[in-house]
Amino acid sequence: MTATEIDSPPAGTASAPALRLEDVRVELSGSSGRVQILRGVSFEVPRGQIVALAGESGSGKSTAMLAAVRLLPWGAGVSGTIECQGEDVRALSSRQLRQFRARTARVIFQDPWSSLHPMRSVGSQLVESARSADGSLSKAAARELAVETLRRVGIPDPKARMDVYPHQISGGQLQRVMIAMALVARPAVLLCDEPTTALDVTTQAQILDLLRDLNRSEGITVLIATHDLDVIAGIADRLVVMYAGRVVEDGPAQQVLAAPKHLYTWSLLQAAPAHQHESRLRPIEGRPPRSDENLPGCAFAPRCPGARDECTGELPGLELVAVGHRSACLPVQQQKEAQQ
Ligand SMILES: Nc1ncnc2c1ncn2[C@@H]1O[C@H](COP(=O)(O)OP(=O)(O)OP(=O)(O)O)[C@@H](O)[C@H]1O
Repeated sequence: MTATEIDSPPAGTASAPALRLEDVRVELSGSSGRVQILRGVSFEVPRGQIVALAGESGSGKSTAMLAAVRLLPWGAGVSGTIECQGEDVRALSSRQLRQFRARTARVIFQDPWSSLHPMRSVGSQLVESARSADGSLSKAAARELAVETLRRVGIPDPKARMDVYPHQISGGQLQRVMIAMALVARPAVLLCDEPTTALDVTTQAQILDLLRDLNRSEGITVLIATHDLDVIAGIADRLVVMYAGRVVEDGPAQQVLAAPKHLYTWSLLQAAPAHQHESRLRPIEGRPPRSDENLPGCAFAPRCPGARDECTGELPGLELVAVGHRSACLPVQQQKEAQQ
């Protein structure tokens, strides 16, 4: 079975995934002209789950996330299907798109300054975020919701914190405020782009716990992009691994981490401190291909410890290798066929 043959409930039904990308291709203008950044990306984020989008820097995680909410730079060429909570995202009018971004899908970026205004108090920004999602909220009700949300994300003395300016609080607290900015809108889906990369290990763990908690208690669907597999090991339900603008493996997180079915995922795990079983980390040698390099076969083949001749000539499709687990690795697929 290939990616395109996976049966999904129709968009708009309650059981349709929170987010679905099907054969999404993105082209951007680079210094050497137009380059293909996403090369046919397909994956789903089931409702109420936490899905991690993993891969080295440059694999296309942020681009996939930005495409999902139509935040790509002007002039980007996009094709394929993008559905969120049953809505065809690519077909939304400007007005519908504003509403969609205000209340359905909220993005949390790594850099707090991309979402917070430095010259406005935390409280006024939270109130605005709440009211942009729900126009019927009075200022007083929005303020109450903002205080409650700050409390919810673990900000001490939230009433007093409403009046501070972003530069007056620490990095960890700022990240919590960013999450609060998204949460006051009561979104169905949270898209988090490397939300903890800039934080120390303890704060990182607290923020991830918070995301897990919000997911469990309020049923919020979470898509979290990270280059660090250790970060998501404890919280993700599913793991989607990207390399060079494509999904190379996709499956239940614990299953993928325990028994990866792509040699790229395996290599990433060898380089991840908490997952390698030997005393020495083995970083992946070489570098990912540039966006303007067009390799005919598997893009990981030049760096792959198990590559065969055919890996460089033939692009493997995503095939089911176990229940709910897909991989695009020829050696793994051939081994499976040999066992059948
Ligand atoms: N505006 C742009 N114009 C041209 N190329 C871009 C642009 N934005 C990103 N790219 C390129 O697209 C590729 C994918 O970038 P993207 O940021 O999506 O990857 P990523 O996996 O999120 O990496 P990171 O973890 O470093 O953010 C990279 O090679 C990057 O250089």
